[in-house]
Amino acid sequence: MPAYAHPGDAGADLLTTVDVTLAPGERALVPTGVAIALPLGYVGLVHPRSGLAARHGLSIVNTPGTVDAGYRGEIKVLLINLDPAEPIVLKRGDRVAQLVVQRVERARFEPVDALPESVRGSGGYGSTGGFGA
Ligand SMILES: O=c1ccn([C@H]2C[C@H](O)[C@@H](COP(=O)(O)OP(=O)(O)OP(=O)(O)O)O2)c(=O)[nH]1
Ligand SMILES: [Mg+2]
Repeated sequence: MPAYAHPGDAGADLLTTVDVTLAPGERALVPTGVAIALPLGYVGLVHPRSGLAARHGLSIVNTPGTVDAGYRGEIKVLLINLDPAEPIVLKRGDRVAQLVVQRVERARFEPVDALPESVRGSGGYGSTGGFGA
């Protein structure tokens, strides 16, 4: 079962049901053995775990993965080894990701001729500055 490690945790840890070894740069779609039925208006987001990321370079290709409320299949995690040199060895039962359940709005999209003005406008992609030059 997915489990919260502590009270107050946002993410419930997901376990791999298989042994898998990831070579540097390699990715694998890993089963978790979990299927859920979220109420409408909620989403499950599959996030990496920071400890595995920091220590081993383990991440998720499509982070955060989106689990739709209507999805009844098994939740899988698209793991990737971002370490340039070391393989990552995962065993069945290892906690490889975490599931964050959030409320989500459903938008209604409408074509318009113009958008309301804002302070930001169309600035993005570093328009407020960054570091260095
Ligand atoms: O990390 C993930 C991401 C997705 N899914 C499952 C649940 C989700 O509801 C479904 C579809 O995901 P998504 O919409 O991201 O994939 P897609 O490539 O758009 O596939 P589809 O055409 O089935 O929507 O796959 C997972 O199990 N793990
Ligand atoms: Mg989709």
